[in-house]
Amino acid sequence: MSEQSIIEAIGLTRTFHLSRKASVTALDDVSCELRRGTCLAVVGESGSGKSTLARVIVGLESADSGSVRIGGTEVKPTTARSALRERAKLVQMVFQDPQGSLNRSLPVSATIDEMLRAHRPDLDRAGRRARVLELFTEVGLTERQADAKPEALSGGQKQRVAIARALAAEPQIIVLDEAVSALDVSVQAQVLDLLKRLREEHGLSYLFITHDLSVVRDIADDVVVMRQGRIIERGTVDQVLDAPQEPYTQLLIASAPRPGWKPRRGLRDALLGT
Ligand SMILES: Nc1ncnc2c1ncn2[C@@H]1O[C@H](COP(=O)(O)OP(=O)(O)OP(=O)(O)O)[C@@H](O)[C@H]1O
Repeated sequence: MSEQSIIEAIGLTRTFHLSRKASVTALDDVSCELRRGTCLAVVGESGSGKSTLARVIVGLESADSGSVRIGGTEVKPTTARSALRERAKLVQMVFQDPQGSLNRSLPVSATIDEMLRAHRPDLDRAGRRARVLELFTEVGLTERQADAKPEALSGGQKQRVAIARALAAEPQIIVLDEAVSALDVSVQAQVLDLLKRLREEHGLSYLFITHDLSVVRDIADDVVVMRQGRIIERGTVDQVLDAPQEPYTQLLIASAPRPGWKPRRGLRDALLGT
């Protein structure tokens, strides 16, 4: 593992057996590296294996073969509390739908407080409250919003709460799985700006799962392109988006919505097999 990589995945393979005869290989010999302090985007069509890669990397899913090293240590799926807590200090995940970590009947600050109870046993109740408010300020939310129920916040505000929750564990890496995909473009831009600022301030590294190439251009340094469980192209964002080598990547770029964009259905269907 090179000194500057914080995540190294080597030869990951994962097949799901759907029935006695049917199976799907979500990961087929996938290797990739996240350089410390950078953002690696994982792009590809729906079903190409992006989320499975993220889940295997954070240890939520097991691989059939291959290995993952985070910060130089090999990680394996576990249900042991202490190991999960250690892992959570290294790597946190933010999902597309922030609702999952919010309790409808409690103020949104409760989710952060819960995280602090797990990761900051040094803080008493008043200390946790102060830290909660600090984290809310960091993600651009107010004390009033901290004390609001989830239903009172917009999608973008809830995603900011999810980011604050991830930060509460003081991780080195955040894995973002389609974390801005459900947001309107202008809100998306604000959340991306927040993520860029937090990365600077905390020296974070991001693994950024997305199908949106404009988001890749905005936030990522490196990118891997997945198709049918394999990485078919990789490089810096400029290399891959400005001079794609693979027809599939060229097609993804040609199919990406932009002003005046018209879908090239025939070619797209032929290449993507849809
Ligand atoms: N738990 C599971 N059981 C069975 N099949 C699964 C499971 N998880 C993923 N798969 C299959 O593995 C393949 C890859 O799925 P994955 O969710 O990793 O793709 P993805 O690129 O993240 O797609 P999307 O962008 O739609 O989320 C798909 O064919 C999916 O149906």
